[in-house]
Amino acid sequence: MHVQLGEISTVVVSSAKMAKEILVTHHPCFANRPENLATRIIWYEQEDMGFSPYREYRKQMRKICMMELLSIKSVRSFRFIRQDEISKLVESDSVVFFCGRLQEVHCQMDEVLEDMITQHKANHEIGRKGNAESGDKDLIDLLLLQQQESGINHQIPITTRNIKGVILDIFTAGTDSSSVTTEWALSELMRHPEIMAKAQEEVRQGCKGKKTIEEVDIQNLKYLKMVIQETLRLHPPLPLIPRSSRENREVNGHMIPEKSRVLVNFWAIGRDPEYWDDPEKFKPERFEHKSVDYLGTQSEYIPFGTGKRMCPGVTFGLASVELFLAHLIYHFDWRFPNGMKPNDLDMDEGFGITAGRKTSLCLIGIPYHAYD
Ligand code: HEM
Repeated sequence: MHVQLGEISTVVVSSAKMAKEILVTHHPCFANRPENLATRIIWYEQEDMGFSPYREYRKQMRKICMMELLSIKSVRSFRFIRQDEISKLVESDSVVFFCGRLQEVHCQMDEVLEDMITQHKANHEIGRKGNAESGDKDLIDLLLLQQQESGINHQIPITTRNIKGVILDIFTAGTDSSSVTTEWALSELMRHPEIMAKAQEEVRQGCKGKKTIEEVDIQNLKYLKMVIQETLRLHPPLPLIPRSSRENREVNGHMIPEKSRVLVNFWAIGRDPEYWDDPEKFKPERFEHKSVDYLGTQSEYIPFGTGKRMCPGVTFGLASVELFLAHLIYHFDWRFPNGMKPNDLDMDEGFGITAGRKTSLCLIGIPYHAYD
């Protein structure tokens, strides 16, 4: 589908076959991200990783992120932080909100990032002067280390703006997508009490007697994983995968001009009756005999995108959602307030970078002491 949005030629791709053409066959022609005011102001003139144009700097930064920050080994090494944060969450109420004008938001975030970097540099200095270094390295330590090695290991120097951009990528792309997915999964479980009962039974039996669920316990929770797979099919947090064309390109007989905005509509692909039986129904069992590798090899299932620009945070994202959801249904029985029924729950998406719920999910959590 072609839509002319003012001066911007926009192509929306809503079939698995065409998605493969755009994201794989004709990569790298469609490897750029669309530019706009928000990406320029907030993401340091796109000097980050997620929005930077497809050129040498981006390849280098992605390689560093994949090897040093988001590799299976790094994701595992941060498991204590995840568990600690989730334990704090199940013990407290928390509300997070974000608003405001672009420049104002940018300045506030920049100040926070600058403070974090200065603090880390000061800690390195103390470490160098002979005092003991405290604990393991976190994401900022790893990025600063890569910066020090610029010129030795990397062709393109890594600037402090690049580091800030990448931290911002990880905060924004990494936190919202995971929390949105967890919220949709809990919403679907509330709409389907029989599925909630099955998932809860699996978690409570599998982790019986434990005060805290650990990531190793998650490996055996097959049904929970299917619930998440089905949630990502029906409610991908990034329903429109944004790309932009770097040159004129003919794809399946259609000429797509240079600098067109190309949106791969995974929301529609995930509901395409050509691939999905009873597509609108939330049915985790459909994944019982369908192997999912999340690498985009089946173009009808690409919640993390595919090709060279696919999400580098798959392992991190899944680890967070699995642990978070498992804790929520292990430690609490959930009820609707005010006599609400499962079918009364509004399942519309709201407007935003990620497609979260239009209305907040308000539930009553009744603590369940599975470990007494
Ligand atoms: C449920 C969780 C998540 C989902 C569903 C998700 C989905 C996606 C999708 C669809 C894309 C676009 C891919 C493409 O253009 O082909 C993307 C890009 C990206 N994601 Fe994720 N993501 C998740 C979690 C994370 C996490 C935890 C991180 C980092 C810690 C992360 C970092 C990024 C970055 C940096 C990009 C841009 C990559 C690039 O342009 O090279 N994501 N994600």
